[in-house]
Amino acid sequence: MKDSPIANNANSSKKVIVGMSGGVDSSVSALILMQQGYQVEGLFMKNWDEDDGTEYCTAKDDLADAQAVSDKLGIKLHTANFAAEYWDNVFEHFLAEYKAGRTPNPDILCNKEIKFKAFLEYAMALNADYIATGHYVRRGEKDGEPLLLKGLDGNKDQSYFLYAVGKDEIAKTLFPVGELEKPEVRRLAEEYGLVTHNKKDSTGICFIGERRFKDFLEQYLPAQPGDIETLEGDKIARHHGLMYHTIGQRQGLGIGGLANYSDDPWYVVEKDLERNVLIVTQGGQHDSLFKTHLIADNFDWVAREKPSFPLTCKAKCRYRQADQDCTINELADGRVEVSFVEPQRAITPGQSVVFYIDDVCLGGGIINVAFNK
Ligand SMILES: Nc1ncnc2c1ncn2[C@@H]1O[C@H](COP(=O)(O)OP(=O)(O)OP(=O)(O)O)[C@@H](O)[C@H]1O
Repeated sequence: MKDSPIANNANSSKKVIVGMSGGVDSSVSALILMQQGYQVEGLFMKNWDEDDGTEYCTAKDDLADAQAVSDKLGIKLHTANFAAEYWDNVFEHFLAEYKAGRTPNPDILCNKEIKFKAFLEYAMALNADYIATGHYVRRGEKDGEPLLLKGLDGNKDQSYFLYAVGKDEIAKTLFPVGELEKPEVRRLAEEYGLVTHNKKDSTGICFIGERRFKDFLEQYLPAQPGDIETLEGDKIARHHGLMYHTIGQRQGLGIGGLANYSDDPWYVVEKDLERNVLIVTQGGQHDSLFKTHLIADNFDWVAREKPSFPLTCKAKCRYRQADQDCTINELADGRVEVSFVEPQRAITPGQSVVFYIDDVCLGGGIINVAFNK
């Protein structure tokens, strides 16, 4: 085990504040920046105030881990609380989206509003030259403009979550682990004796953590039970609330063993908000789950100006999906229509569609509706 990182002096006049989550990726990010000679400090953010005293509350343990890593590396750890900003700019929107029957992705908004806004402003006020995070993405450059590139480790690439962060923020951020494969990150953490080396990757909504999601949501949005119908309109069961279900989802319908139907599993095809009805079908590859087109709005382009349309590129409709060939066209009302070469399974309103050309993440928008034509 090595004791301390060896610094060179090339970057020694530059101060970087690393977002330290108490996880292995941000721990190793701090280590690498020290090795690269930067003046490194850490910042642990607490963005969710409610301490419900349950097993879900892991922020204290995470802070302890971030502190242990900072002590080991000999860096100062700042702490900040952006709970008010998180509530106003991320969580309220998240609830509104659920209420409207969509399935939002709060981590995308959290990156835009908290990590690359509140945290960035905080760090700049501490006279930092850069911030750094443990995201698996890279920064590129074309014609003097910063680009957001996919992380080198194809299994870990997190550009999907960062598409709404603009080029000016990207220009002020370093992403040290984006250049590495995850196993190498864990190996480095172990080599330098960082306690986070074998900590499991975080899951759950950023800053709210790993709660039983249904119970959690129920605290904020009253459930509205309704019918579950087949595509043919037969009522076959009841649901507890449309918001607990996602297009393409298999489990949790509480149906099975129905007379007149086979034992094949049921999948959510559609949420009929007007009638508060969940529409389901049997078979995870049923035709009704596949759509060739979608319309999206609320666009964020990394370059902060929209590309010229029509644009032929690749897209992901969910994290971890392989890039899909598509063409983007602008509609008269400013929204865009995306046409896919291959039909896409379970396109989900509220989720983001994110566009790429090779490794470059162009930006993306929020899916309104999916259809065939
Ligand atoms: N509570 C926090 N305080 C400061 N920075 C944070 C915090 N949570 C996340 N971050 C920053 O955002 C990055 C990505 O967060 P994410 O939740 O996706 O973690 P991750 O990929 O599991 O990384 P890690 O292993 O560092 O937790 C982290 O690497 C870290 O730089």
